[in-house]
Formats: sequence, C-alpha cells, structure tokens
Amino acid sequence: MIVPKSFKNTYEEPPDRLRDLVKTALEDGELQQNSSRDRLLSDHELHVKLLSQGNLPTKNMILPVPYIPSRVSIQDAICRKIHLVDLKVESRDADTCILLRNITSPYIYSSTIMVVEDKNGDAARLTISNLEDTMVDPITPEGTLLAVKQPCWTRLADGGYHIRVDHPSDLTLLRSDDKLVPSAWRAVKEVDKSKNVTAWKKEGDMSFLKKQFRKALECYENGLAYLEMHPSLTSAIDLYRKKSGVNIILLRLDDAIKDLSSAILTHFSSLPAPSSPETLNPGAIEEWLRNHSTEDPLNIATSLPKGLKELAARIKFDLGIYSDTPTYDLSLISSYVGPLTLHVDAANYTLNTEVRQSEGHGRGMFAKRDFKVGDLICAEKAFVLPGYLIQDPSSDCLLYNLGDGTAAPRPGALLFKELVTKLKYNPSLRKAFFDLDDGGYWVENGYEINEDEEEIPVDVFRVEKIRRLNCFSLPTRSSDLLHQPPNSNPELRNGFWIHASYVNHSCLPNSVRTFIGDIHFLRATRDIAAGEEILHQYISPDIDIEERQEKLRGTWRFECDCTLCEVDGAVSRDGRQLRLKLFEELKASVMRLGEKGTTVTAVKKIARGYRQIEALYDEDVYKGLPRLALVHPSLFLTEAWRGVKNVDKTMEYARKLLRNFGILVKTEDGKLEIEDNAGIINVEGVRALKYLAEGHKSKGDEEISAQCLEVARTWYLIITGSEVGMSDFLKF
Ligand SMILES: C[S@@+](CC[C@H](N)C(=O)[O-])C[C@H]1O[C@@H](n2cnc3c(N)ncnc32)[C@H](O)[C@@H]1O
Repeated sequence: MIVPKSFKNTYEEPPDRLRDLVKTALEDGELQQNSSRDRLLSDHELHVKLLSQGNLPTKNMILPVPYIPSRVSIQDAICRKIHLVDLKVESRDADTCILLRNITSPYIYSSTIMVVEDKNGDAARLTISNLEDTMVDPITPEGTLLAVKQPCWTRLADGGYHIRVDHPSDLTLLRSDDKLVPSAWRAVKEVDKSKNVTAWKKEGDMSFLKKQFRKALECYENGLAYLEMHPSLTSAIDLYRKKSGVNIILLRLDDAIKDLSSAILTHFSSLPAPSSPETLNPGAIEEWLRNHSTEDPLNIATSLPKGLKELAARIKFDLGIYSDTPTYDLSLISSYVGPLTLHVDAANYTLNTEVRQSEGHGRGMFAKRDFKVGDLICAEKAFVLPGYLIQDPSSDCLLYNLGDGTAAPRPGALLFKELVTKLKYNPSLRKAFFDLDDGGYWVENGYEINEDEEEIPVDVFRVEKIRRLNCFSLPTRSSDLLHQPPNSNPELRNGFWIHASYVNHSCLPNSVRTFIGDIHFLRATRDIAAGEEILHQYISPDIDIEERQEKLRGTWRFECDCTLCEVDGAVSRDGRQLRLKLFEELKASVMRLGEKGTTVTAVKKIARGYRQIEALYDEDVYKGLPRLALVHPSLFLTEAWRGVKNVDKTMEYARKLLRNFGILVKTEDGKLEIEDNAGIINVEGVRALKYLAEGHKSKGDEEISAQCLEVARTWYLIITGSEVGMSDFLKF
C-alpha cells in the first residue's frame, strides 16, 4: 500500500489543539453525523500501515477534562443499551452502554485505536486510553466484542469524532457466549478440537517466548479445558503454574493467586492421601499467599515442588512481606540493582511506625519507639516502579492533563500507566491505594465515599491526582547521585510507595529517604522519641521562602510551617531581597572566577562577600537554624581553601558549611560535639566532616579526626541507604 504524501497522522492527538477544543466544547450535546464506514476503514488501514513502518513520535498520553466512572453494571437492567446513532457530542450518560465489535486490527501507540461496528452495522472510531497494550499482544484483537459504558462522541483535534474511553472500568471485554452479545455476533470461534493438552501447552509456550502473554494465557486455558475431558493431574499443575507466571508478568496478582492456588490444590490431590494439610482449600491457600509473612501455619510450602514454591515466594514478595527486624544485607541488595533490574527480594519493615492524624498536616507517620540518629525507621518495597532504560527513546512519552493544564514527563507518565494497569487488574490492592491523599478530588467531584463498596472503581483522574501528590522521584540507587558530575541533571525515575506516602514535609526534617532499586529506606537524621512525627523534605528548600512556599503550594497545596519557614518568613521583605541580591552577586563573582581560575586574592574577595551576607543573619534568631543563602558560598570557600591547601581555612569553612545547614560542630577538649543537631543532613555535610577529619589528622588530632569520620559514616549511610562506596568517598 502506498501512503499518500498528504497523509496526516490524526491518531496521535496534538495536546495544544485538544486544549483549544476543551475550551470550546461546552455548548455541545447535539447528535452528530459520523464519517462513513469506508472512510473510517481506509483511514485506519493507513494509520496501522504507517505505524508498522516505524518512525514513531514521542507518545502523547492525554487526560481530558475529568469525569467520574460509571458505577452501573452492564448486566443491570437499568443500564440502557444504546446504539451509535444515539450518541451525543460531549455528553455522557452514566446509565448507558453500547455493545461493539472491533472490525480492524488495532493501532496501538499513544492509545489503542480501532474501528468498531454496532448491531445496526454502523461504524465508528473507538479510542481506549491509559491501558498498557502492545501490537504483538493486543488486548482487543480484531473480532473482540466490547461493551462501553457512558459512551459519548468526543471531538477530535483534526475534525471528526470518536468514542473515547478513559476509565478502564467503563470498558468490558465480552465473551462471545455472554447473554448481552447480539445473536448475529454469536458465531462462536470454535476451539480447535484437534489439539491435545501437549499441543496447547506448546503453543502457549511459543506465544510466551514471543511476548504474546495474553495469547499464552488463552492457550493454557484451552489446555485446561481439554483436561476436563481427559484428566491429567501433572498437566493441570503445569498449566496452572504457567498461567500464574504469565499473570505475574502482566501485573495481575489477583489472577496469579487463583492459578497458583489451583496448582497447589491439584498438587496435593495428586499425592497419597494424608500428605495434604488438613484444612487446605482455595481460601486457606490465598490467605497464606496474602499473609505478608514468611509464616506458613498450614505448612504448605514444605511439600511443594520447586516451581510452585518459587512462584509462591514471588507473589508473596510482590504483595509485601513484613519483617519485625530492620536487618538488610545492603551491599548484596545494592549489587543486584542495575538500570534494568530494580526488583529486590527484600521484606518490608514498618512495624515501628504508625499512621495517624497529625496536627495540621492531615494524616502523618509517627514513631512507635525511640530512634537514634542513623537508625532505620522503615523500609518498604515499591507498589509500582516502572522499569525502563533511561536512554531508550522508544519509551519517551508525556502525559498531558487537559483538566488542569499540566504535563508530566516520561517518569510520571510511565508511572501513571502502570498504576492504572495494576489497579485495574487487582481489585484487592485498590483500597490501600485509594485511601491515600487525592487532594479532595473525589469528594469535590461529588463521588460519594462508600466504605463498604466492594469494588472501588479505577478513576484515572483520581489515580493521577494521587500519583502527583504521593509519588517519589528517585535514581536507580541513591548512592549513584554521589557519582554524578556537578551540575548534571540526570533523569530520575518516578515510583510509588504506599506507607511512605504518609510522611509529611518539613524543611527541617528528622529523616532522609533513600532508594536501592525498588526498596525505599527511611533513616533518622537525629534522635527521635517515640510518638514524634516523622518528617522528610519533599524538595530541598529554596533560599527564598516565597519561592519554596510557592513550590509546595503548587504541587501539594500547603505551606510549610516549620521553624525555619517561620523565622525566614518573619524577616522583612527588604531584608530578604537584600540577602538574595548579595547572594546573586556573589554567585556571579564565583562564576567569573571559574573561568579565570582561583587565586588566594580572589578567594579572599569571595570571603568578604560571604561575610556581608552573614551579617544579615541575626545569630540569636537563627541559632541552630540553617542559613540557606550562605550554603553555596561556604561550599565554594571550603573547596577553594582546600584547593590552595590552606588547612585552617578549609576547616573553618567546613565548620561554617555545617553551621549553615543548621549543624553546630564543636571540637573542644579533644572531643567532637554536634550541638543542636536539628539541621539538614546531606552529601555536602558528609564532605565537610571528611575535610574536618582530614584537617584534624594533619594537625595530629587523631581522636577528633576519627570521631569526625565516624559521624560521616553514619551520615553517609543515611543519605545513600548503604555503605557501598563509603570508604572511597571518605578517603583522603
Ligand atoms: C504525601 S501526602 C502526606 C500524607 C497526607 N498528610 C495524608 O493525610 O495522606 C502530601 C499531603 O500532605 C499534606 N502535607 C504534607 N506536609 C505538610 C505540611 N508540612 N503542612 C501541611 N500539610 C502538609 C499536604 O496536604 C500534602 O498535599
């Protein structure tokens, strides 16, 4: 087929044009003439052809103006069945549903697009958004029967209309024997009766190797159907095991549990009579797989073959195993993790923290016991952390939210899609996710919260709200950040941790979060008493209080009320602006120096500028608090004095650097003392301690030097999550 030169890809929607459409779409509600069937089909064919030729743009995932998912069941009598001729422009009725049949091979890129027909033979374009789908293993191959709830004609940016499905629960794939399916469509595709179980298994395995996971599931199911007529326990165990493994890959843990449970029951029924634990039934096995513990009260695992035991362990780790000891082999975990291997088989440790109402911050996380500086407060495996190669352009995508005009780059867009997929296929995991802060979205949109609701619907707009308010940005391993060249801006991943989502923000935190692959560690940066709220920094604080409050307001809709914000906020506007002006001037001088190279005279000039800013901080007011406008200048001066080998000045400015983070260091009577340790612990602080250790050693104060290094080691662990690379980092 020749693609005409004038061809325009109207399947990849330009967000700017859609944004304009959103603004003008309000007057709608009329019936609309659709394109002809022939035109739709030829247009579709061209798009599929173009896609198969490669040359793919960045994926634009688009969330339109929010609407609530339909809550009626398609099987309910109140759910009115309508046809394509009944659809109205930009107007949806939550009690309606349309039955459709896909008559094309789908186009799968930013979304899944196909041409469908209804019972009357009318045709239309259907776009399914927000679901993981692939051309090699499409969710809706040609011939698929679908029911779409609350359908409406949605305007396309380049003219024309389509039915657009955003909420996964508004779409149901129908089996051909479903009573809703019109009789004309019931010409059931006969299962190939000539195939025996071995043939189905083989075909399933081949599909699996070609990454056609859904096809593999279908083959294994056909194999199991064959076994109903020709029973074989060994084959049944094998097929259930394979299905369970495929479901894990597809993130369908609820289904994987059912399959594994069937495999285990079949296994026990194949053994001589008393081998099976007494009260074994599907419920008991499911309970064991979901008990979040290594405990096995019914002693199921012991007599399982290796394959089933491994699957059980995989599922248990994916659902989270909770341990009561904070013991982790950090070097080993760290050595497993790489750009494509984020998954770590490690247990969660959360029992010494609890979530409860905090004062003025909504819910928060609280200490249930005392923690010492450096202690692990909690550790948790990710709910979702998408794996992809950061340099790989084929995973480039953006998520446009037309409702609030925001756009999330690749890390957020991929996290959103994987969250929607995981929630869609695992109703059992929805409650914990949807309990999180959605910024009031659901209530504001009139959705009644029903605690007993059996199946919480997956509202994609709500998922996105929760993602934005609760996700973390992270490197593959926190220690990787220490090895980045200065001023480099590496792309960070976006991941989701449920327990950690309850930690509130403070610019003066008492904990620091780190990541090794998909495990999150939170450590105490100072001693914390039982009952205290655990706080970390959502973002490192800007020097300018207005800017930092603006950032917190913009993303999280609150203003920080920590002591630093209180004190910074009490400085007059003129005073703050003078600080900023001097800071900017000093920064420009440092930049100019960078071009010429550093001399002692030049460093002294910067030190004068430093003192000018320092004079603007009232030491009584800022006692024990960070002086953020002095952090970068003191950092520069510490390195500069070290560069010209002036030990005393290096130590003086290293101490000042720590002071500017709110950490007072005294080295009197041959002892290191860290006073008022309420400040901010980060890599610069660790480096400052290392320089102090180096300086004291060169002066023969071995003991203080060793004490500085000891504190530096604890801080290194706090900020990277492990000891990996510590001795190299602290070497001098
Ligand atoms: C990641 S959630 C933290 C848990 C949340 N408090 C809850 O009840 O689920 C982020 C939200 O918590 C609230 N929050 C966090 N830190 C806060 C603070 N320092 N002051 C006021 N609200 C805060 C804000 O509403 C923010 O959008």
